[in-house]
Amino acid sequence: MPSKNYVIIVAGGSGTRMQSALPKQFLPLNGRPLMFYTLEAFAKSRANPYIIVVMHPDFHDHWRQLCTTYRFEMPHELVAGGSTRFHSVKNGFNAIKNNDTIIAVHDAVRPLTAPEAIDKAYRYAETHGNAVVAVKSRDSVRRVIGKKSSALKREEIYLVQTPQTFIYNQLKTAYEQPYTDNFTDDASVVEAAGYHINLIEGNDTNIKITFPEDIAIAELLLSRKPSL
Ligand SMILES: Nc1ccn([C@@H]2O[C@H](COP(=O)(O)OP(=O)(O)OP(=O)(O)O)[C@@H](O)[C@H]2O)c(=O)n1
Ligand SMILES: C[C@](O)(CO)[C@H](O)COP(=O)(O)O
Repeated sequence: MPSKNYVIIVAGGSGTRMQSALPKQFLPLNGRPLMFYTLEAFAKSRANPYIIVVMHPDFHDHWRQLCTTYRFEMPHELVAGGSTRFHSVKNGFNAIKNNDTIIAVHDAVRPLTAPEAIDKAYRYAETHGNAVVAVKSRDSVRRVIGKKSSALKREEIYLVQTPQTFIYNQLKTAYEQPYTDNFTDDASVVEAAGYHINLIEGNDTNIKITFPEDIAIAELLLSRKPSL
């Protein structure tokens, strides 16, 4: 695949819900820092993108030290994180100087993404402008407004993951918009800029490490690889 593929791996969060002293992206999974698995998934993909890692400057030295200690030599560019995920993605995007590119945005804390899913996202975005990985809800879904809850049609509900992959111009236009609290992911930013969002089927095992119990779940899933 062409070297016009990029990935912005956002690792600028503080992990408040994890309640650990060290932000969750640096915590070990089966003895190795969680983020190593995330970068490796992209390096193993046929898309083989140029990797940009976005991280708060206070942690750059810590990250470099981890790479040295574990002899982690995967090439990547380190960029300063921002105050929200939106601002971190924007900083990562501003590091890209080539506009003939396809750019995946991915949470550093999704270490279990299958390389095949990554390739599918780049391929689909190249022909359709964007591709956002999502999974069907496995449970019945209800909407709660005030004290009233009502059933939603489950087949209309998708849970959105990353990677979220876009051609350069879509991300550029989208991230020129002023920030609002409604921007929870890249799809919401790109949609607000007027683009149609394409969902592609993902995998339930592509979990985001958010709460303490997610570490044990991810370790179990990792031990079952490559059957993910
Ligand atoms: N200012 C920020 C905030 C979040 N992120 C990244 O965006 C992803 C979103 O996952 P999330 O679970 O929301 O991460 P945190 O913001 O760290 O977690 P929390 O909301 O619990 O504080 C993570 O990889 C996180 O590092 C980022 O790059 N810059
Ligand atoms: C981008 C994301 O991972 C898609 O599921 C998610 O929106 C991040 O949300 P969070 O509230 O920052 O965990």
